[in-house]
Amino acid sequence: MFSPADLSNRLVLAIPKKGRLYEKSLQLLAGADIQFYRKNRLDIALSTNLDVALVFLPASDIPKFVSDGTVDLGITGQDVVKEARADVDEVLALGFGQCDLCIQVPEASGITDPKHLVGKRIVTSFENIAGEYFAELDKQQAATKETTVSFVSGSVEAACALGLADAIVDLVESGETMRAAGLQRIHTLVSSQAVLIANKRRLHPELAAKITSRIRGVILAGKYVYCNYNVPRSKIDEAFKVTPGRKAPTVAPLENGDWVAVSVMVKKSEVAEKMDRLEELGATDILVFSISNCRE
Ligand SMILES: Nc1ncnc2c1ncn2[C@@H]1O[C@H](COP(=O)(O)OP(=O)(O)OP(=O)(O)O)[C@@H](O)[C@H]1O
Ligand SMILES: O=P(O)(O)OC[C@H]1O[C@H](OP(=O)(O)OP(=O)(O)O)[C@H](O)[C@@H]1O
Ligand SMILES: [Mg+2]
Repeated sequence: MFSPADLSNRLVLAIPKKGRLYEKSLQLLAGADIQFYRKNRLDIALSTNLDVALVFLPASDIPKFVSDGTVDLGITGQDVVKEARADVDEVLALGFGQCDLCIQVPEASGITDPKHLVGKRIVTSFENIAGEYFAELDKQQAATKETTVSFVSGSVEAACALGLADAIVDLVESGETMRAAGLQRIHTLVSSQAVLIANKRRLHPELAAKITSRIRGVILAGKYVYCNYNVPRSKIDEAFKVTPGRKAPTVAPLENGDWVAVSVMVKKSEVAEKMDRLEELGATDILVFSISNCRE
């Protein structure tokens, strides 16, 4: 059991307790060396190496707790930050949990434009975002009958089949859930990814900055690999065009005169193509290493 006194001098960091963001959030904590011991069934854990308390919460509750200061920092989705209308700082986009909040209709409905939904029934977990959008559409279309937006907390895709809705507003990533339910998207309301959010009146500014910087390093490291190769000195300019690096490549002379060794960061997504081009140029001993952490 913890009491507020146990947390009073610690920065409180909220992590999604389950769902799509959970595993990646734990990986970020590990990469940032925020160590903790979490007792079975407990949603609060104290870090064993930093003055941080971790609190495991539903992703959709995190924006509210960060905005009211119960929690100092949190990892959650931009979609739920917007839905909660939370007044928080979005400190860092985290590059996972990408999904779109979309209006979806039954494939057989023939509906292709949100305007066709004016006066009809919408079901969603995102009442505020959907409500605002359809209220505006009703106004634009001078609707005689208001579009209704009703809340369900999950399994939103079942609402049309159950006869509860003419359309839904829900998240789409691969589209598998949508297609399985015989739905198609006709409009995207929000594009989202996971973000690190912070309370605006930060109580632990230095520690918050340190954690942010560590997490930024982990994310950056995940996007890049470290590449080493040998190339004839005469080909350096061409090689630099292929691998310009984040600032500039590091070059060291080889003992045998006309060759140099180049070390450089390369985007993971581009590395195979860059290796092909370096090989064509006459580079040899092209080695690629993963980066476990880095700072800009
Ligand atoms: N299919 C998805 N792909 C990527 N990110 C997603 C997906 N679904 C949801 N998210 C992101 O994860 C956040 C949390 O949603 P998620 O559904 O994982 O939580 P939950 O509903 O609390 O958990 P569960 O669905 O296990 O009950 C969403 O606000 C969104 O930002
Ligand atoms: O486009 P896809 O890759 O199929 O992903 C989209 C689905 O993922 C989320 O559901 P989740 O699995 O979290 O279940 P839930 O509906 O119970 O929240 C979201 O609510 C969609 O239903
Ligand atoms: Mg879910």
